[in-house]
Amino acid sequence: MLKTSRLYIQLFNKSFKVYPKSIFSQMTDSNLDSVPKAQITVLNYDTDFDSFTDSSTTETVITPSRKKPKLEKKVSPFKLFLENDLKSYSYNEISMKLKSLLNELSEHHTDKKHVFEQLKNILDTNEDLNEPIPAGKSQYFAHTQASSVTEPVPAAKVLSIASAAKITEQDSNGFKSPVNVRPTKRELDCLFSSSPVISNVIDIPNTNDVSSSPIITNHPEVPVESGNAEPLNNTQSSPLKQKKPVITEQRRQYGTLHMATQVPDRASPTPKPEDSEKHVKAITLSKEQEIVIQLAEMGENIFYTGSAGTGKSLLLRELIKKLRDKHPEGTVGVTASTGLAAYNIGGMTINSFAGIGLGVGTPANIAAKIKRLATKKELWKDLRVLIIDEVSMIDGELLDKLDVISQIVRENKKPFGGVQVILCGDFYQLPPVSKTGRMKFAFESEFWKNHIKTQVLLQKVFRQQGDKQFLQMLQEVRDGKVSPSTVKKFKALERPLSSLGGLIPTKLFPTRVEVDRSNHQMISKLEGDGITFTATDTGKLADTPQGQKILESFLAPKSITLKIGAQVMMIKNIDSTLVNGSLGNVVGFLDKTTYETVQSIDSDIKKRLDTDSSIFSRLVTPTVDLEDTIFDFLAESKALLKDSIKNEPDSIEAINDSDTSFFEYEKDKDEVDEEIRFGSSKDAVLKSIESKEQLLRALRENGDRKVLLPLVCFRLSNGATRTVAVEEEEFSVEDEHQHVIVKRLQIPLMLAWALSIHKSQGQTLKYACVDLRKIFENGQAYVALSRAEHRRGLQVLNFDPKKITTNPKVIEFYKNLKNAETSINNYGNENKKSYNSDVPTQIRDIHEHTATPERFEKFRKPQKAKKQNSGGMDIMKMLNQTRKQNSQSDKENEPPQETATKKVESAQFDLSADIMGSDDDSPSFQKLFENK
Ligand SMILES: Nc1ncnc2c1ncn2[C@@H]1O[C@H](COP(=O)(O)OP(=O)(O)OP(=O)(O)O)[C@@H](O)[C@H]1O
Repeated sequence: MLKTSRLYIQLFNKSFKVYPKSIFSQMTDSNLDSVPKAQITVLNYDTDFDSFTDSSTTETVITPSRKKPKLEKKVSPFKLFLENDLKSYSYNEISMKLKSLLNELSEHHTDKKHVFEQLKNILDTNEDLNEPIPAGKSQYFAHTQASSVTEPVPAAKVLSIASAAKITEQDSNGFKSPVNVRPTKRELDCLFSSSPVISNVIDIPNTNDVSSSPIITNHPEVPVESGNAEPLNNTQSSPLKQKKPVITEQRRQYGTLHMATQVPDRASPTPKPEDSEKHVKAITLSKEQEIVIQLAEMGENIFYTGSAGTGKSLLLRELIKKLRDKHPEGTVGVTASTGLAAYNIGGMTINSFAGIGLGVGTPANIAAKIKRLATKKELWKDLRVLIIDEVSMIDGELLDKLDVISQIVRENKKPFGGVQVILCGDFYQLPPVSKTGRMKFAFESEFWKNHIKTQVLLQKVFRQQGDKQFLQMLQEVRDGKVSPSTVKKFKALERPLSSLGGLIPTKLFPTRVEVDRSNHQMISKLEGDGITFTATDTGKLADTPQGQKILESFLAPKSITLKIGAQVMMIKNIDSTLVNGSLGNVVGFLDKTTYETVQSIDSDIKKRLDTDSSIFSRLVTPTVDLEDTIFDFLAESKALLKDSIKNEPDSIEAINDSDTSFFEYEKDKDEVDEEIRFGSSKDAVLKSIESKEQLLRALRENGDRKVLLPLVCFRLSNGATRTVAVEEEEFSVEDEHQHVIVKRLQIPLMLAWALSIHKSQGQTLKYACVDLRKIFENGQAYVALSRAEHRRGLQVLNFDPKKITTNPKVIEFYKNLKNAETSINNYGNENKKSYNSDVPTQIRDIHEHTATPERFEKFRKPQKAKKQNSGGMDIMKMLNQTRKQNSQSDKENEPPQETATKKVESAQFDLSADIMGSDDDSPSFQKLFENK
């Protein structure tokens, strides 16, 4: 009986082959004796009738050959192979995945579209989405791209079906202007594994008609295979010599797996560093998304919204890139209302970015505090654009407060102190948290009413594209009116989801108590006692009831017990990539000294350690075995060498032939003739090995096993991984005089198998269980349910239509929103009333006191290029007007920026002189004339 937790589909232009990983991995192994002969069901394509016939024929998929396995060439032109065992219990799933694949293929192979359609029809039979997903099967597949040749596609072309689904998603949108985007917002499905995640490395084949296919790499969604062969780093086992054959085998496997786009099953497998560089996904922005970018680039304040999954965050990431290219470094502030939402766009919470703490106190007090902090003051002064994502959770009062704070700190009385504000979010989702019960939506704020004139409603939903009926169901939840038939469909989703290959669904709960309970249940299921980290609390109020209350509200718990495999979330901004909201798995516990030693070794190794946590895992206590560690390090070293000299075939051969002596290197260094074996890479070899020796020696000497740190493999927002030992951090609250009133020292981690619905806002989940029993907030059910992409991966507990509510103010507000096209057509008119809207972006820079000569230089160039028109006088008029406005606003400002104003004046003069000789017909200037 084949044990299967993962399936692979190999796709040729004329056939699919689906088989479990256990077979697939052996296909590329040179020893095929042990390969089970797969029993396959064949669907024959009959060219004469242009149709498929089901055949009960069984065939052998693999033909062993001396060197490399070869897939048997079949005479029949089109075949679908479904492995018998799989067909018996996971047809639905296979068919869903294959259909995505087929959609993609249809796009690329239009001549064969009818064939793929036929295949889809076949797959359509028997599909019942409400059927429970049976236990023991996986939603994960791998497949190859279509090949235009009849030869089997090499293993290197395998990629995960999860990736394929994304390609399909993108292809089927059919929008223009592809842009390269780093992998999109974190998808939590694979993180919620009881075993550490493994990453897929994908190599898209260079087939002729799919050459423009987007490349997706490093999808760590693939679950770790359970029950695999001995792990590479079995630190409990045998002496060096005994291990040699195992390692050799594993190295071969490693090579194979690398080819086959997998990382071997190790304690904490992660992509190789060079692979993580390739994580690029091509996404095509939709027309409405592009319009938002255009509008934002015009320099006006803007709010854009849309249902869950309309790509607001994806668009925001693209917009951030554009704005950062356009503006000087450090002048585009990227923020969101919550830590996780901020993490999704690589930013910070608005509170921590702005330096306003909890935002308590008058704007004047907060501004005074900011002004005392040189870095924050500088940040505010330099700011040109402020982006706030998930704005539905920002209280209107806070937005107004920020407006005033910005004016005070920047000493500029214009709205928001002259900063362009870009707001994004969906008010049908969660509202601001209100402790007083007097919550005000951001759109009810004075700032919004007076200064947010461009408002765009995105209409195309991407997230649930694969399940249109679900999309319809969600729309009803959004509106707060769920029909009886939809209620029935939601009730049907109560069926359990199985644990897939060690994966468990992400659980979403309305309350923190439920989240904590669920997480504790999960950790208790992991083996071992775990290590408990207890916080140290200090501060003048720490022992008072008031202080205790504050401490209880901290995300950092008083005590947290972690075990290897635990799912954790970072709750503090550590640096630019490791931020509040980063998710990861504990892969071990490491003493501080060892960690520091590892950190101090040369950069090449360090880089590797950052991305390959398996190296760390060999050092972690309590099972650290130095001899084995040495051995594994050397094995690793060799892999490293192979990489470094892969362009020298002779050397590779030499290394391949050198197993024995290489592995004995540690023992008998002098006997090794690196010169002969490694040629020009000798230095690299020595350096690498010396570093390892150095490290091991240091470990022996300095290891302090008493103070352990959790070693966590985090998945970054760009899809790469980063492994760090997490040290304790300070969490504190200060009074208005900046005196610490309570302080907690604790590791900045919390368990994260279950998430609160509040924290899930902004996420996409492939595999989730939503419990709605305790929902208490408008939009809460909508947020939770709309995280899922498809009903197939969603379990819904306690669905009660009476609890699905929407705030009437939101409904009212949305009535007036316009789609992108209308918004851009209305652009000039809408913005006449708003701040600076009668002055084009570039001109506006002139009367900003932050304007620099470089900025003017940038500005002047395009004007010079356009010489042939009239309108110079109009420009002069406008400049005079601008000057007037400027001096008036300078008078209003406290205190006026005297020198800056002078600089601006002279720059204006240069500019006007320049324009006098030229005339301009650029759109922004035209608009200016129109608007006058
Ligand atoms: N132009 C596009 N082409 C293909 N896929 C897209 C596009 N825009 C967004 N997506 C995909 O749609 C999904 C949802 O996107 P995103 O999370 O940005 O939506 P959102 O509007 O921010 O959702 P929410 O309001 O729930 O946070 C993601 O998987 C994203 O990759």
